[in-house]
Amino acid sequence: MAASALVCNPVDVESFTSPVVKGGFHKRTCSAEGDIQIYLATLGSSSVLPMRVLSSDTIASVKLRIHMCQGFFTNQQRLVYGGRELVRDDVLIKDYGVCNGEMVHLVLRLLDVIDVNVKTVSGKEYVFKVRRNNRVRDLKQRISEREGGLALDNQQLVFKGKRLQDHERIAGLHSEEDVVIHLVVRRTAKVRSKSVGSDIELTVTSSELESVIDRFVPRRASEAPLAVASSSSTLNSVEKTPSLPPPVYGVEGKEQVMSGVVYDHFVLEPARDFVISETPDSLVNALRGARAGFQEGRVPVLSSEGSGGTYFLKNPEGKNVGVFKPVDEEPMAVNNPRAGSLRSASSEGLKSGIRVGEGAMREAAAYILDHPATGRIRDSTSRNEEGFAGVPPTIIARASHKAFNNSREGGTRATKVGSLQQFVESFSNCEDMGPAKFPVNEVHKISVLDMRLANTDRNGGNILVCKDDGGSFKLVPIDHGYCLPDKFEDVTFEWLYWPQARVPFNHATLEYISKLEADWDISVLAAHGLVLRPECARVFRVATMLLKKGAASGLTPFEIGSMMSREKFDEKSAVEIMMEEAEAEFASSSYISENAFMDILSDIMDRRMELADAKLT
Ligand SMILES: Nc1ncnc2c1ncn2[C@@H]1O[C@H](COP(=O)(O)OP(=O)(O)OP(=O)(O)O)[C@@H](O)[C@H]1O
Repeated sequence: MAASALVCNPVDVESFTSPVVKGGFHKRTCSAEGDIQIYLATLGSSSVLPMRVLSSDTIASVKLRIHMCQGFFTNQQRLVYGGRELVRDDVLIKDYGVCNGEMVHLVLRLLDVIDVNVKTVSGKEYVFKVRRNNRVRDLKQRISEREGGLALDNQQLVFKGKRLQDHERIAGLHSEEDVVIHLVVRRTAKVRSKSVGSDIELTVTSSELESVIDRFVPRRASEAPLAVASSSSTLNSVEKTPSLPPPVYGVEGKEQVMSGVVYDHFVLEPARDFVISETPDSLVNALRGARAGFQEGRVPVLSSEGSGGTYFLKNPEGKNVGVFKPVDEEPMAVNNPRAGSLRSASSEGLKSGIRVGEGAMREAAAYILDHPATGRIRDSTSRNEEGFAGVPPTIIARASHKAFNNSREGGTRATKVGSLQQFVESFSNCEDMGPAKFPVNEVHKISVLDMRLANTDRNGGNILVCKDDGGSFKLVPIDHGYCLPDKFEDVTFEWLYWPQARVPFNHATLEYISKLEADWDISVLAAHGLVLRPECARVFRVATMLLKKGAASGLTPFEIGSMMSREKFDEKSAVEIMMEEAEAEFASSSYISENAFMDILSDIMDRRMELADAKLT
């Protein structure tokens, strides 16, 4: 496409009379051929950009144009029209009903990248773009590339007078201002030992060790005994060594006077319906840590990524332990903290089939439904067992803190309800890595979860990448606020086109799938106070049925997932067609129960599976 087709002149929002955006874009058709003039409103900015696109442009090519014009990478962009996200990149913008003169909102998923300035003693300065969850060692690697292969062990990085350890995360530097790190190059040090009486004295000879850390290290540290030359002990002694207050759990925090400091009022506790005896110890400890962090004045930090209010809760040492997502700060909800955020014209949120404010309960539901590999429901004795897909432990919690967004209440601090999830240390996510190295089972476990829950938001950014004890990649699924929808329309799976999805399930996975029972799961959710709307319960039953029948027929995750997800925006998926058929048959029958509907659908699905089988053989 020609870049010249693009016009990007910011115009003042006041002088621009925007046509009213009407909902229900999928019902509208646009006959426009050739150019379409749209207006792009970026959340968080007061300007509106007129932009000319072609009727033959797909959502992907529109995003590319925005990238060329605005510099935002395509995977950072979410386009919203008529209150709904334009989820399918391969669909033409005109097929979404976007016509001349319409307003399209651009929601940016800000990548978690910050600028880090590195200054060397000799006066050189570098600026590196670094992801917040990168470690100091990663930064050293980047420096090494710029500094002609300078060995990592010869680099000493110092921030605000403190030596940084290799395992520390860049995110931990928490600087309001620019992050400026000083690089000290340590030439190869020689270690010599000498017998002194019955002891051995070690000495380190370093030709150069000069820098801002001199105040912790004797100037010209050469020939200094190791106990002195190793400045880390000195540094530790000036660092804050907080002691954990005795655990307070499930009790409302009052104004506290600790060490003479008055701390603000806060609340952090599990919501009433949650059974603490069934909550894994790791999450109970995270909750305790976060409470202690609140007491020590650690402020929840709003994630720089994502479109909703996602807060990282910290323990007294400043380490992330929990992730809190308040219901009233979800995308399109009243207190969404992202500047200029959208409001929903209907009750629906960014994805079809999910209402605004339903995200938190879905986050908790995904954890509850992620039964351990045994297939058993977690109880007080098995509460510490990890789920088959490894959804991080999640509960519904109540919390109040001045750091949360209460602008709708004029700043009055409200006690919010939201999901509280255990924070997971990771080194990347699937958006930043190709899938080639992911073990098949890791991909399959996520495919099983997504298909059961008819997930409408499985993009690569919502799968964290960690390493297990043996060093293999481990995938951790997060962000389940858009699962369990009331229709299949927006179901999409990032993993569908990964090679692992075309490998048949192994025996253990087949056994796990065979034990799944949607009705039982629905009652387990209800026992936790999470009651699905009847339409959502139906979609969940249908999704579980399709997964079970597909797996039993030997279909791969790709084959089953393809039946659940639309290939083209305006063409219904196989499961939607089967549901329509069943609904028609049900309506003309004398049956009234949901079970009867499911029986009708089961027969239709069996016929479909037989057809698929016949095609395969
Ligand atoms: N349990 C967790 N452990 C570690 N990091 C997490 C966890 N949950 C969320 N995050 C981080 O917080 C960021 C924002 O979270 P999340 O994607 O769930 O928010 P969101 O507003 O729902 O996002 P989106 O706009 O993608 O739907 C994620 O990109 C991830 O880096």
